[in-house]
Amino acid sequence: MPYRNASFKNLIGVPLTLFQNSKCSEIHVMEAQGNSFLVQITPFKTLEEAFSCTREVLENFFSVHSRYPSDQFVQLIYTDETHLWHLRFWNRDGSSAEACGNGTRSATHLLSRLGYIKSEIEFQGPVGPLKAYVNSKEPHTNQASQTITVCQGKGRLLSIESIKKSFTQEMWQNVIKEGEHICGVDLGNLHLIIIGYQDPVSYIRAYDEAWRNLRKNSYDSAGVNISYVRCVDLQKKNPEPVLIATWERGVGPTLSCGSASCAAFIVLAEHYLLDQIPFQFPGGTIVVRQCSRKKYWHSALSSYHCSVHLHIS
Ligand SMILES: N[C@@H](CCC[C@H](N)C(=O)O)C(=O)O
Repeated sequence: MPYRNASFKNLIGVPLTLFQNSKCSEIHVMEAQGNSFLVQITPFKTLEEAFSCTREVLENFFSVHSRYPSDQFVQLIYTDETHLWHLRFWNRDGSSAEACGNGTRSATHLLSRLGYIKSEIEFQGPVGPLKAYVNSKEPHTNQASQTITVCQGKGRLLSIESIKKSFTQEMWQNVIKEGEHICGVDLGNLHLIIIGYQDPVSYIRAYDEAWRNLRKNSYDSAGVNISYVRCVDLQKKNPEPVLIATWERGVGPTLSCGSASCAAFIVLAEHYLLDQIPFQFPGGTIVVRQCSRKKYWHSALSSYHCSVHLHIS
């Protein structure tokens, strides 16, 4: 592994007989714009060994989750074989996610806090490389909070027809109302962006109710993350932050979503010449800008909460 000079100031030992077959001994609880993440760092010799993460391991994760409720489980895997950091994400319902912007920021912050990285990193994400860096020029180890920037990778606008296929007619009718602009975006994970004049939080709350009635409380969804963006005039000189709320695949209504903020930027950039946009989620602000052709960066704060020490027998 790369250099490490970590010392945990806030370490709290919670005895849990978990991950008996796993090499991990700690799970780190991180927070980003109201989203919470359980992050596990696991060193392995080979990639094959690393990706033999079984259902049993995930079930153990969900026992930690009952004590520290979280939106996603993030697995940070370092292998001697590749000398690279691999990132994998699981939603609260156990489904795996191809992208997770806030989780990537939390993972970057954790590695810098523990002294594994200096300021920049390129992860091997589920669908390709993910670049990230720590914004501050100050020393990074042991920092409880850090602003982190992540390149979410390439985004692609989808036709309504292709994203509509994911929904049944009944579900689609619950999503779309007259007079709203809708667009699909593929960022590794799928997003439906709705732009209209309603309050985004109320919209997502109503959508969630309708969805749960239709799907008997399941969050498996149509494989799509759904965000409602409040329409604003972005041509104004100093536009206000754009209000947004997201219903996350595998989670439900969420306090923020990094990949959704990039998806919303992509849709808005179709209509406006944009430099950057601050997106105001119920859990905090995420700033998005376009870095190069079809690649999007998002910046926001990540906070370390605590580490749960696991007993391995
Ligand atoms: N909160 C995440 C998105 C997580 C993945 C999503 N639920 C999915 O399954 O696609 C983010 O910050 O991007």
